[in-house]
Amino acid sequence: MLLRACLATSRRLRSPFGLAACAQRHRALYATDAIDPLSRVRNIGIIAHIDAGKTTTTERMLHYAGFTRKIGDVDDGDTIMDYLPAERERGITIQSAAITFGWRDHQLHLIDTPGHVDFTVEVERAMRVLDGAVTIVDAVSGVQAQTKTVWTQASRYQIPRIVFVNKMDRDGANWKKAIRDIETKLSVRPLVLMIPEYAGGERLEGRALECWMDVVTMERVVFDIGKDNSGATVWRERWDHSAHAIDARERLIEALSEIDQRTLDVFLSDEVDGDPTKMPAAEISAAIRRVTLSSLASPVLLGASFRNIGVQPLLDAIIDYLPAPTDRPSPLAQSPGSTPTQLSKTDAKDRSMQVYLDPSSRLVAFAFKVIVDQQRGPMVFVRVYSGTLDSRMTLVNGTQGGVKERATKLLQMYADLPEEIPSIACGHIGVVLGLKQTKTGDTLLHPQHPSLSKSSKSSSKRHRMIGDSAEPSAIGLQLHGIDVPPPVFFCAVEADSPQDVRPLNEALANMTLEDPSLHVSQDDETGQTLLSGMGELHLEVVRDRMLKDLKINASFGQMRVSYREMAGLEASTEFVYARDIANKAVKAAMRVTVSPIAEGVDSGDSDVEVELPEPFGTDESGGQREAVLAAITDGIGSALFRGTLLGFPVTRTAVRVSDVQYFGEDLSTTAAYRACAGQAFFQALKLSNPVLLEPIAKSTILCPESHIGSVLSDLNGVRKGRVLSLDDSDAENLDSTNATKVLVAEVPLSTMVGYSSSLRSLTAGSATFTMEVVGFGAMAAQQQQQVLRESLGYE
Ligand SMILES: Nc1nc2c(ncn2[C@@H]2O[C@H](COP(=O)(O)OP(=O)(O)OP(=O)(O)O)[C@@H](O)[C@H]2O)c(=O)[nH]1
Repeated sequence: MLLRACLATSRRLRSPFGLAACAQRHRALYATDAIDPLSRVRNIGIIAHIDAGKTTTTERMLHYAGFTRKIGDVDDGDTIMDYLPAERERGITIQSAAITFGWRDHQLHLIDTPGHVDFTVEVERAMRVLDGAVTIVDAVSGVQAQTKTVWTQASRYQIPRIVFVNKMDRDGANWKKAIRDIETKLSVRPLVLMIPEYAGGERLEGRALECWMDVVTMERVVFDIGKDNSGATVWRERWDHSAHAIDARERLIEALSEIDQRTLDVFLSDEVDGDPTKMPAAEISAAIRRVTLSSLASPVLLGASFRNIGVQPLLDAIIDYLPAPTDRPSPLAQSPGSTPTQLSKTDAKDRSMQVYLDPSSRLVAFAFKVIVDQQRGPMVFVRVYSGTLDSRMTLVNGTQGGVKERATKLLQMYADLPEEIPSIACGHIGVVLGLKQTKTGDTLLHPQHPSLSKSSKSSSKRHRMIGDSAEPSAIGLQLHGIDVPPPVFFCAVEADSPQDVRPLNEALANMTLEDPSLHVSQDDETGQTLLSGMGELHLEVVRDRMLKDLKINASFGQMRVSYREMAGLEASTEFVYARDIANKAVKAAMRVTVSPIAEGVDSGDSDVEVELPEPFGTDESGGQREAVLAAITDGIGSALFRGTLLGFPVTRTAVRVSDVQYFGEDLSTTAAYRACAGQAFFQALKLSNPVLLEPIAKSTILCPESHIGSVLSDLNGVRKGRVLSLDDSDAENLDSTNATKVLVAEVPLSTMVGYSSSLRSLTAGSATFTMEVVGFGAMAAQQQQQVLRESLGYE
């Protein structure tokens, strides 16, 4: 507790243990049942815009926790967390890395996430299993585009957050402006817990950088950043109540009182009598924890990680204010077939479908990441939600149709360094070896989990018809999966010789298992293998990994944007399907009508409405009729992946199925209805005069005023962009003769291929940009013809 620190008048804290001692200390601490072990666990993520300082801050945390003897440096390429060669080469985080370490008798599982929008799925899967997060904001740039995106992602999972305003040593740093930004752009109440000692408090250097005021404990905090110390020593001393520090305490109490009645009551009590210096630190600290856990406010700390300033108080705040697993609501469960976003009323009543966050109940674990290691095979990262996962335990993968898997070994990961452990306890994160079929987003259950006995009965009833789907259907309790945005860039990949085909296919299979945002498909007409992903950088990193790290001999085609297709007009077709399947005559018939859904930029792949007929025929074999409807939905669902123009997924299209004919149990199989629905849909779509939709990106460009003219004319001209806003950057600018402008524009993504090098040459390397796909929009007829001609190889 911060309060403990407050009791000592003057004290010296020194990081006490080395790497081996640190691991030993963990084991000793968690082997004992003397304290509630769950309350001493923090599952935390670090999230922010690219280059805000996530990895730099994490490396300091590891050093101060005694985990590393030397601080890893992003710029020297020797960090613990960015261990992939591509990460060290580029100086950016590409995949989220997990590490476990101790701080103040607590165990932290920390995930450092990438800041680039192309790797957004890494942030998404980390959010899915985290209990709290630290958001890093650059003190010069304030809240940037990707900070807002990851903040919104965290809000979706209702994750309590602390904000760390980093880079206070840089020219133009302005923490007061950063705090205004947090309030206005992130729409959260900031609770400022530490301020620079001197009243100005903007850019800090020398002694000013070392001395801070802890607003909660009323202590002066001094970081020893002498050459040999790396900031590992922190002094805390009683402060001499300066006016601006008292003012900051009053503002903190005021902010808390507005949301927390107890704070107001104590502040107005006889003992405190409205005097901020008399308010007990314990009361303030407890109130901060309450409002942070309810996500009504976020504590804000300041520092400069690179200069070894402010990281220990951040670690303290993680322990003091972010939730333990037991402080979080039970994760959402879904029964097979229900929508993933909500727990249906029946499920809520059904005790077998609840997750208890209880070490003594049956195991429920969630697989949030898979890494294929050449020696160890698939390494499945899991978070255990209830029960305990023991090594050599048999697990049921409910998402993959109840397939049984055996855990051969369990590991605790220290970035890329594993340590074998006997079990993963409730509330913890760890790695399971030996699982062959588990994928990202799967739920793993104890073989006797109560939800399994129930759903196996109902699933056997559903599987009565001949030729039913070979796809595994989910059984038992299912935790909410991971949302993966649709791919927007693709390129062809080809093995250099027949001997290279197998290694290429194996590498592709492993990489798609690891990365759910990477897709491999086959172009039916050319036979080419197509690789699609989230952006140019994403595919470039995949290509480099294949060629440089895995030494695959393959050639990669040009990067191109991935389009969508939609119905042009209303069109209808009646389709009869009659074939022999496995020496048995089968038959199905139906009418399928397609029509376009309103214009505008939509958000992706989900905009398809399918209207099915009411169950038909007599009630006698109602179960079979239901299965027919399920097969039709399945058939149309699969057909939606490939449009009729260029084979891109279909969106913004309404599909109506009617006049379904039933030919009796002997002829009517689900396989026939599935195939009939798919082919009828394909024919109707072809008749509808379909149109292509192209991905539209929102780009934010930060550019000095002297170059804005050329950037604007390039955007409006060859890139066919539409400027949404052009403002002065509100980041502090030292050069008033050349202020920084912020240009936001909507641009067809296809025109932005290779934009980073064009922008570099337009602005002599002085501008930066971020880009995010916001949806898909219609193209002019002439442009569509051009794309079709190019894609079909006529030009
Ligand atoms: N001046 C200054 N530079 C810093 C500070 N913290 C980080 N940096 C620098 O900022 C750059 C980016 O730091 P990273 O830690 O890689 O940032 P990141 O947020 O992890 O970046 P991505 O993971 O690629 O999104 C590096 O050159 C760091 O040395 C700081 O406190 N002050």
